[in-house]
Amino acid sequence: MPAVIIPEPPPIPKWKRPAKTEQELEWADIKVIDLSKFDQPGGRKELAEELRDAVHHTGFFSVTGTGFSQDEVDRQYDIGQAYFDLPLEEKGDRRYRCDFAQGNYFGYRAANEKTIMGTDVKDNVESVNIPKFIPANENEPFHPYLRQYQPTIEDFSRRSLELASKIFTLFSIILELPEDYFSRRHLYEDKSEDHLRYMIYRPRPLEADARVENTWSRAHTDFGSLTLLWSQNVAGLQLKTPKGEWKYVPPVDNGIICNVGDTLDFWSAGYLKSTIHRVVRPPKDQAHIHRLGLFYFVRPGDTVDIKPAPSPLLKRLGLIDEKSEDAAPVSGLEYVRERVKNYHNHNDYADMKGKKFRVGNLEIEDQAD
Ligand SMILES: O=C(O)CCC(=O)C(=O)O
Ligand SMILES: [Fe+2]
Repeated sequence: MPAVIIPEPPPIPKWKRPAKTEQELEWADIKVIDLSKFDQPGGRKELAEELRDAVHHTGFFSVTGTGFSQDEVDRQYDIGQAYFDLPLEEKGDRRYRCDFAQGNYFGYRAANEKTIMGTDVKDNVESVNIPKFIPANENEPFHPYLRQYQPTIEDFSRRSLELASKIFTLFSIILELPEDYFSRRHLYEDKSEDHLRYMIYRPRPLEADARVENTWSRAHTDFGSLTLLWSQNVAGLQLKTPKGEWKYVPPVDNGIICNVGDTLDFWSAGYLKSTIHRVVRPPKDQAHIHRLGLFYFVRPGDTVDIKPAPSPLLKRLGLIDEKSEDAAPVSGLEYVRERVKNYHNHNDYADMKGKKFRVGNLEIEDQAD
């Protein structure tokens, strides 16, 4: 039998990590958790205790000791950058775009197609969302350019959820639930709207930014369960503190910034906090940079019910009662698709301050600042 020859993917330029800002900014206090302790005796319990305050109060924290080397992470940036450097006709091929009318976020989202905040200033974000590598996703958009690098991307995608799974274990311990309570609702082999994402913000002229209050991504909470955001040096991401102040999320070398999304907030009756955040024009010394980001968005499994978990802690705190368990559940897929439609299926990313909407019995306030 002739040997199967797998072609080498085309070589691509090395992406260069931008330097940190020298500007004095108001940084948020971000807890750093060393996940290399996870498998040591007593390690999980210790980590869960270290994490408790951070997830309860700010919903943002960072992890190190993740098992991803800097080279592996940078390789993902190389691939993302190379893809975004393709001509729009190629990267934006209709067959591989997000279908927002269906609330389907897999595939490519182009910049400059929507105006923002009721002005004629255009949205400056491009992204590509890569579905999990499971048979059920075979027909979901995955651009052939990216497919050339599938072994590297697939490995990264699988390991991202393995990492998230450790964090879910810590959340389960915090809530006194069986350790696998959340991880089994987020299995790689089960269909869900999870995606690995490359995302790039293109700088806009100062005057254009001024007309939209320097907004690059409007204030929001994340739709899914957990977001992994590989730490990056271009300042711009801000979270809203419990006191209502906007603070910059600081870079954490070799770390991943994690934030709790709305589904975990629902499951924990608000104990695990899904925090409002936004992205603004970077400081002067970084304002010219095309800000490339790398993420893994964990969504609930399609068939998983979203309703408060039977946590002894939440019961003691009076956050749930017997009735909570009888609540009519909303499924993961129904919920996520509705969120994506509500957010993206418009010609304008309007100012959504104070607007609420419902999916089943879940009340969502997309922008609450
Ligand atoms: O670009 C960032 O740093 C954060 C983006 C973000 O919040 C999101 O895409 O949900
Ligand atoms: Fe977000």
